[in-house]
Amino acid sequence: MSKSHDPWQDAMDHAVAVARKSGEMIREVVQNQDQSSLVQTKSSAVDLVTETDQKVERLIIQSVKSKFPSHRFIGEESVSSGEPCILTSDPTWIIDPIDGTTNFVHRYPFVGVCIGFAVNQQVEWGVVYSAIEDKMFTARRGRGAFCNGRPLQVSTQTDVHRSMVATEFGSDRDPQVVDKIFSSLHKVLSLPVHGVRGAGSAALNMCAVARGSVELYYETGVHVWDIAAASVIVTEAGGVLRDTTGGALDLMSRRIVAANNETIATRIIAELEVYSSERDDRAPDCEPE
Ligand SMILES: O=P(O)(O)O[C@H]1[C@H](O)[C@@H](O)[C@H](O)[C@@H](O)[C@@H]1O
Ligand SMILES: [Mg+2]
Repeated sequence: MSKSHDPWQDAMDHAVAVARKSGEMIREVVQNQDQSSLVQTKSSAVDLVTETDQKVERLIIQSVKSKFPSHRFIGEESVSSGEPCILTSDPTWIIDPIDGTTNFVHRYPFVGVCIGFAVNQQVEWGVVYSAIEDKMFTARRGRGAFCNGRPLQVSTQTDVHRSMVATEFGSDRDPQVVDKIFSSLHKVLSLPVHGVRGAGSAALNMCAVARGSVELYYETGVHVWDIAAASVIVTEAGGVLRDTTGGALDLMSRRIVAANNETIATRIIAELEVYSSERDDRAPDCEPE
């Protein structure tokens, strides 16, 4: 069969297939109730990683390397093992094998297999597979956003007092960071808004914005692999992306606001404490002099 004239579509089709296969692996582990084995920690005692995260990421990367040998990767567990986290202009797969690892360990049913694809440092398409719900969220830049093939559209709500907001408590337990998280949460809740929710997965919170059930999601401390795939799902569903400072989203900054429109985004951003975590693309720690 001749190669399609649209190589990025071939890559996206492969991503959907391998995300679905990864989801089957995740469901099997959850159903066998052995996902709590081999739980390790990373940046903090509550930043978890399991053998399944690592197996899923290896499955995805090895399958891509065989079909697209010249492409690059940014994978959560590869970076955690020392791979660089640098987005060049080359075609790059940005992978979070299990977004919501803590949910996975606790059998809380919101885990997303996230595969984003960037060319010239712009996300071309994104796939987020909510494995336990069996919901495949997809979007291709300029061609719309879908869930299991049905078009997605953000909420039309412009009144912040009638909005639902999502955020997360993250995995940083530094008392000063916890204070900033609760300061923002206090201001947002007191607007008031209808409610605050958190799926336990940045990507699934963003998909909730895309499908119109949440008006805005914000968080500081996320990583590029948490948000890259879902970023194009939000914008192709008609949503907007911002930094918590109000500026343009910077995928490596570890700060994000995903909203249904500029009105809601501006109103909530005015309430947020702006603080920073180390950038994802920071230079590796220099050896001591
Ligand atoms: O589950 P992972 O891939 O580690 O990502 C989550 C992160 O661990 C949490 O700290 C964040 O609050 C979530 O938004 C991420 O989805
Ligand atoms: Mg993640």
